[in-house]
Amino acid sequence: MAEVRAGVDALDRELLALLGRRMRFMDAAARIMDDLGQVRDEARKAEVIANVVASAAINGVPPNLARDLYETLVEASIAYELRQFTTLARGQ
Ligand SMILES: C=C(O[C@@H]1C=C(C(=O)O)C=C[C@H]1O)C(=O)O
Repeated sequence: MAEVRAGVDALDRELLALLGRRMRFMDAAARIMDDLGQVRDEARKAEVIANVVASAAINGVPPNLARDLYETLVEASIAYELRQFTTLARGQ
């Protein structure tokens, strides 16, 4: 069991490294956007979620898990991007 858990912990570190890379794209998006109203894009959100649901099936991940995770992730990313945009707009 210890070996399995060590594998899970190592994999979680990799996932977090990838998640950090994803967040850097949110930083880039916040820099590129011209106004706050552009941050939330529901059509793009739907596309991202459809993409991961399709990938989930190929990778042995329950599609509902992928959907729920990405619903949370994209909403958190939008909130993060809004904060970053506001900070940049204030010149900080
Ligand atoms: C990064 C973007 O901004 C938001 C963040 C998204 C994401 O986390 O994938 C998707 C839609 C956007 O509302 C984008 O528009 O692509």
